[in-house]
Amino acid sequence: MNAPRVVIVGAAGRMGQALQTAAQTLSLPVAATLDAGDDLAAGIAQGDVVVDFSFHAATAEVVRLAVAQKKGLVIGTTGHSAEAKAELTAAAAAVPTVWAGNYSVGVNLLYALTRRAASVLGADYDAEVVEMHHRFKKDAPSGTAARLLEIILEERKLTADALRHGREGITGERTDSEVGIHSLRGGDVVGEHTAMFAALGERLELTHKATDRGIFARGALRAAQWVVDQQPGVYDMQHVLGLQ
Ligand SMILES: NC(=O)C1=CN([C@@H]2O[C@H](COP(=O)(O)OP(=O)(O)OC[C@H]3O[C@@H](n4cnc5c(N)ncnc54)[C@H](OP(=O)(O)O)[C@@H]3O)[C@@H](O)[C@H]2O)C=CC1
Ligand SMILES: O=C(O)C1=N[C@H](C(=O)O)C[C@H](O)C1
Repeated sequence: MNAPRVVIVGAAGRMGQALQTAAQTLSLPVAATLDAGDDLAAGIAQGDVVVDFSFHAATAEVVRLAVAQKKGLVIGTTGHSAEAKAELTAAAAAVPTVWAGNYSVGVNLLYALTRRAASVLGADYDAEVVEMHHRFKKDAPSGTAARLLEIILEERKLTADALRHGREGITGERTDSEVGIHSLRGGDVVGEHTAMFAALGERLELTHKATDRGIFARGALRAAQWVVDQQPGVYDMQHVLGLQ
């Protein structure tokens, strides 16, 4: 296929702007730029693949329209509940879809390193995740942190009941069947994530720092170019990068 025509939803936002710049750099045609109040159906009809970086509450309608019009989908929004994410994933599977909480190559390697660390280090090493983002971010914990936590829980054979979202008051001593998550917000931080494994005598920290949203935008557009050649189903960035 020639370069796919991209429809950007959330185009006026921070990521929407970064996507438009990246599309220009990559010579990818942008067929429509859409925001709240625009005619999404008409805009989506103009393109081959829809790239959604709008707002978690908007994604259901974007998925509905992409499926109705048989368009490829790249979903970047975060902040969905587990139930909403399951419903959206089932619906999006009708068309070729990539859905990732983070489109940077570095974070996708961080996922693999975190899985390995959680597996090798075992329950003697207390696992905590710390993330920091700009003051404008609307959801917490970040989608990236949520994925890091899923990986640690999977490797430790724990359920979501093990998660401790911050700590306050007389919490008692830490047990080895809990995993902490701490969300910092401030200034213009693009996105920072640390998976920490602390034992008696040593601590391993795996940290990723994004300094430019272009890294997410270029990854999402790479996913857009990849997804238009795939069978219907929901993929993640590991598939796009050939890591799975
Ligand atoms: N997966 C990844 O790699 C990354 C994911 N993200 C995620 O992307 C999303 C956007 O982030 P960011 O760009 O910083 O946010 P912004 O708030 O800067 O941008 C969101 C844009 O979406 C628009 N919007 C809101 N509701 C709708 C709607 N119903 N239909 C169409 N457009 C709508 C907003 O318009 P208005 O302002 O008028 O409401 C705004 O222009 C977040 O969920 C964020 O977590 C961010 C970075 C990387
Ligand atoms: O909202 C953001 O800015 C970001 N959101 C994503 C997330 O929630 O993980 C990815 C990145 O860290 C920036």
